Amino acid sequence: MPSQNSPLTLHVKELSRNYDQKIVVNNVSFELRKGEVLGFLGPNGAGKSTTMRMLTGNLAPSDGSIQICGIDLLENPKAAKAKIGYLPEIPPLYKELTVDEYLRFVGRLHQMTKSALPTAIERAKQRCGLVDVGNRLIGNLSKGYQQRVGIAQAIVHNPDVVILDEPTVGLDPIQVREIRTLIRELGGEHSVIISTHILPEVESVCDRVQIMHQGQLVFSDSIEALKRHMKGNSLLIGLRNPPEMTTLQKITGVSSINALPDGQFIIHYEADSNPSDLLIQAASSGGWELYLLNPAHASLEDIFVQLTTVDVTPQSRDTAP
Ligand SMILES: Nc1ncnc2c1ncn2[C@@H]1O[C@H](COP(=O)(O)OP(=O)(O)OP(=O)(O)O)[C@@H](O)[C@H]1O
Repeated sequence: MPSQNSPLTLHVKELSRNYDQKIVVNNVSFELRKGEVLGFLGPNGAGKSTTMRMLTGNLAPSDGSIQICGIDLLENPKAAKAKIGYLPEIPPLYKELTVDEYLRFVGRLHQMTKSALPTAIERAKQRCGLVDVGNRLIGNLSKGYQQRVGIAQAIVHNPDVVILDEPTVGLDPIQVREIRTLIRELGGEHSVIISTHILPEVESVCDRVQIMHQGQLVFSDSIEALKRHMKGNSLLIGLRNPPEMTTLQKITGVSSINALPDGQFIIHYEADSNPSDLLIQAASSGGWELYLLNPAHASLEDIFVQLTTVDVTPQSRDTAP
């Protein structure tokens, strides 16, 4: 797990995207540090692919800014894009080329010099377990190996940030395990964002998770924080008239808080210091109008469903894909 002192590789600030009148990504801000693997979750149509396409410079934002290793993607797209590797949902493979030919082609697209290419290709193949199939036609490889080629093309130019959109979809369980191990290894050197629907994948691969719903980020925290939810050292509370987060944080026993829509909060607490009684007292004396207080004994799936079934928009709108 990278520390807070690891360099920042991605800084996304107040990013939004509209299609006609419809806001599909709404004021999203987050950061990524070197070595970190970030899982990007959300139901269909939440806005994950749209966000990823903006991060990779394939779609212009309606608002907001994106900095890759301190370079502004909108002001200096060429330099910023050189620091990103992208595996889209449908890998852009040329099946009639061999693995080596294809990686050479992709390297040239990334403006790599002829002299730098052989070492870079060898390195990408080594990292992705492709050393023995360099001369094979991509079309003749198994789906798992084709996915490795997809990842190799995303890292051949040694980018700082690697973005993988649903990298294990359609693979068999053994291939899934291999690709997850590979992603974990990539995280040591690069920063990685993976978009996925598969909740156990997030647990096994990611350091941090972000959940998107109706274009907004509704959860952003470490896997440890997620696991705390699952262990149950957490309370779900609802307040009609909530105070500042700092006031909640001062209550004895509270270790951290996630704010949810509708005045709801997940309150994490240290083992053996359940702050329920203190919360009830504080809510009563502070006029916070407590309407919900439940232990959060949730599975990852429960948490996901809880966060992505509330309407987070001021007025309901069509989010059908
Ligand atoms: N080119 C477009 N024109 C209009 N609406 C679009 C366009 N592309 C995406 N959308 C809409 O934007 C919303 C977000 O889509 P997006 O593909 O980003 O979601 P997602 O979270 O990646 O979903 P999935 O998991 O199904 O890939 C959806 O409601 C979709 O219909």
